[in-house]
Amino acid sequence: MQSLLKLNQVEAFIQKFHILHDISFEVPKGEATVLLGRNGAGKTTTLRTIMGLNQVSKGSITYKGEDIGNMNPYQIANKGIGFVPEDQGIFGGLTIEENMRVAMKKEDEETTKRMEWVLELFPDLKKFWKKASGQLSGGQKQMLAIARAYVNDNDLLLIDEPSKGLAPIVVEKVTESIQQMKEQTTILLVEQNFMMASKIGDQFYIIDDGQMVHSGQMEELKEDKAIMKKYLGIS
Ligand SMILES: Nc1ncnc2c1ncn2[C@@H]1O[C@H](COP(=O)(O)OP(=O)(O)OP(=O)(O)O)[C@@H](O)[C@H]1O
Repeated sequence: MQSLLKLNQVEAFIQKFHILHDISFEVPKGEATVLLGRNGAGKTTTLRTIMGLNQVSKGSITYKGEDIGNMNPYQIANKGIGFVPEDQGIFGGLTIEENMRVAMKKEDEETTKRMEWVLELFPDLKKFWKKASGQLSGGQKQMLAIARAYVNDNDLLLIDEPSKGLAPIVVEKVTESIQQMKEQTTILLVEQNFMMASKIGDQFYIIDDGQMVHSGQMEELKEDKAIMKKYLGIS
């Protein structure tokens, strides 16, 4: 399987703190890859480093064979990588419609089709189209954040902990939607909710204390109780 994104021995600092140590992994095209690990392991930092929000101090990040390490975030976004940050990053004072229009890089036929598809996937967004986004439920905000990243012609979506703060029933709904989205695009998901991670992921990588400690096919991880307990605290 062809890799869309490849990290090779990436090191990154936040201020003087050395956060990522020798991180290497690949995201195959057309699949969903999940980054797992405890709180503070370095998952968000990995996504932010891919997006150019943290500097790569050593190693390389290649997207479609091109070195994107240390490009500016807007250049990386323009290469076709969409980012759904942990705090969603939507504009609470704008309506759903306005949030979507602000995010759109084009208003061509293809973008319109993608918009129609994503509104079918998240009917609540259509229903509350003119509502201020700050008044939406947590689940609806998350749906808006994902829809915004999807509406552009991105080949890769980085999604940071979409289950965070959501009720279990809403997590199930968002999981089903991301499963459908997976048919259309490649996904790199950071997720601590194992139900969501295991339903969406084809392969996984576990980060612990800024280092890659384990990887494999998601189907294998479900059977590996020792690894789940050691790195994810799941017994
Ligand atoms: N701005 C910052 N200044 C200093 N240290 C930071 C900063 N942001 C993150 N860190 C540290 O970097 C490490 C990795 O954090 P990161 O947010 O990447 O972890 P994570 O795996 O995404 O955790 P979580 O699941 O809790 O979001 C942590 O030890 C964290 O305290």
